[in-house]
Amino acid sequence: MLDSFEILTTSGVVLWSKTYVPVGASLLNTFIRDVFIEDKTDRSGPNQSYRKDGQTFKWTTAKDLGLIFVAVYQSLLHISWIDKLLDNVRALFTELYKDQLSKPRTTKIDCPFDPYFERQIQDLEKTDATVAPSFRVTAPTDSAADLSAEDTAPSESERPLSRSFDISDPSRPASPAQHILTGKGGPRGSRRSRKAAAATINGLVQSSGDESSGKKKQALKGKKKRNWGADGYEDDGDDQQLDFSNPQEDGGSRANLEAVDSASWGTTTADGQFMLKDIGEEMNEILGAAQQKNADSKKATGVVGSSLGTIGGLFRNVVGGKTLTAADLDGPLKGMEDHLLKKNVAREAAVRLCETLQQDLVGTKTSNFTSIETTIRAAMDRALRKMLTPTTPLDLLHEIAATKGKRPYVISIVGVNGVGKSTNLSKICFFLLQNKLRVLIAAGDTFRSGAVEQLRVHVRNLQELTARQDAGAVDIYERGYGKDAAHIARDAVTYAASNNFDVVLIDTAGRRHNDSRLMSSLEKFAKLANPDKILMVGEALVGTDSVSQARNFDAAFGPGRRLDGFIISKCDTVGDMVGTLVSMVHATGIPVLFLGTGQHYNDLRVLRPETVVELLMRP
Ligand SMILES: Nc1nc2c(ncn2[C@@H]2O[C@H](COP(=O)(O)OP(=O)(O)OP(=O)(O)O)[C@@H](O)[C@H]2O)c(=O)[nH]1
Repeated sequence: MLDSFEILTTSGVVLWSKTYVPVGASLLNTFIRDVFIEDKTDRSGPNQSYRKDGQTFKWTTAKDLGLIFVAVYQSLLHISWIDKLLDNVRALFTELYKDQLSKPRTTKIDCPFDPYFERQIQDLEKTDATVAPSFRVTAPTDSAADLSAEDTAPSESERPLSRSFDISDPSRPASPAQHILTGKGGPRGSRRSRKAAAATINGLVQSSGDESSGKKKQALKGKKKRNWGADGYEDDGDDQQLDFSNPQEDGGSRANLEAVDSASWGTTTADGQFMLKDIGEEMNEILGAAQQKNADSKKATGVVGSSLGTIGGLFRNVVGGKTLTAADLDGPLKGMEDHLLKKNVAREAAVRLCETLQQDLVGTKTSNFTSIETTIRAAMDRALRKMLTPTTPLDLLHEIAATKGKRPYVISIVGVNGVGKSTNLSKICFFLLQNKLRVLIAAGDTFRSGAVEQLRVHVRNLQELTARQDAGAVDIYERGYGKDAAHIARDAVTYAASNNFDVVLIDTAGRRHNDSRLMSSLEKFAKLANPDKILMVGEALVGTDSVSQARNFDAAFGPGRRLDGFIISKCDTVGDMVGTLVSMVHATGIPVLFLGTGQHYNDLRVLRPETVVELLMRP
């Protein structure tokens, strides 16, 4: 089915490839030139596609390592698991060879990767029939990655089953191909987004943070003359008519919307509240399967087993009725510490957790027939559960209900660049819409080019997705680029109050947590917008940086104001290595409110401490 799979560096070196049917070298070169050098396609989503001469190229990237993963197959075929293959291969390859890959300018990898890859193909082919489509959060730009008219028309088998509309007349169905060919992809917003995405993929720019002045100029180009307030920020008054989601400006991209089965991500209570599912069983399945595959692949190539194997060995010796000494615990606790590190828990958190355990356990007696292993596991289990369970219950819907009718409830989303702020903000909005709330999304990222358009697309998708449901309503508050985000946020709240919105969701610009200039503006933001909740998005795969990210954001809002919760995004990409959330909670004592589990609007869950602990303790 697949013609070939290539793993290349962003500088064009092929690190590994698998060829089933040779793909002409010139075709590959054309793909690389068009997509990565001349930037002729949309690359804003995770796994993008490009078609040429009857072949489809689908790819994804590992931005931090400068890698591109490309699957090539006949355009006539519809391979439903291709995205999954790309994601799994990226996860496996980057994990297995991370040491080699993290060396600068890696051009050669010692990687017996074939068995892993073959195993993935086999597994995915087997599960093919069981994969059900759901609603995908679309890239915020032109949906056309393809270049030529004949290539853009999807084959019959690929055409989405769901509806899609011509922007100019929402009542008239139009095929995605027609949408592309009529050039509804507005030039300005989409082009900007493409540029931003291109820069990131090439590893040139980490999105907004420290943008070059040229890029800023591009973002600000065409703006009218601005007035500056006494505080040095722009003050453009309140007299401007807001342009709510002008479809011509943002690339006009429409999602191929498929209705979301609400049972897939939550339940409606007797009093009509829509409650999110927790990550319980379902997450277990997702993560368990990923982990199982990982383990199978390791077995297949003889790669050594898990860290808990080592712990197990150390633990098994002592059984029952023993008063524990520090010496008894040293070895097993070291094993536990290593295990937590392998699950992506930051060293600081792993060490502290084990130290606390040691203090608690020295001098206690193991129960009859209970090994030190069981004793330590039970103690760690309890410690983690306690840590992950919020001290005060966090019921967002309840809090919103308390302010409803009096004032809008304000939630702002912060975090470093590219972690999934806008995506998860949109997912939260979708959740609030299920609860029939009126939501105003404030486009507070006035810095990264394309950010406003990205939100517009999300808003339009959400409007369309909920149009035929008994749901709430959503609109956008935007004031373009270059303006002070704190003022925009404050004005959005005022606007929401006078227009009966129940909730304001404020997007903010991504910023490095150690960029003191950008971080310092958060204090003013918190003061002016005065959010009820400030939520920080952290990536599940961020690793050791998570602790300083969490601490720096927590400290950025000025005296007496802290973060209120975390959203841990991309949980679907880490298997059972869910340690990041433990590190973030451990460093700050701030609870996790939501988990992002994919790239669909319904991929939002609440955290269930038991499940996380189970995943962490799993060998
Ligand atoms: N697999 C997966 N991908 C996600 C998840 N959440 C977000 N993403 C992807 O992460 C990428 C970045 O998401 P954005 O929402 O644009 O991130 P952002 O933080 O707003 O980005 P900046 O505005 O550049 O700082 C997109 O490709 C999203 O589809 C998730 O839970 N799982």
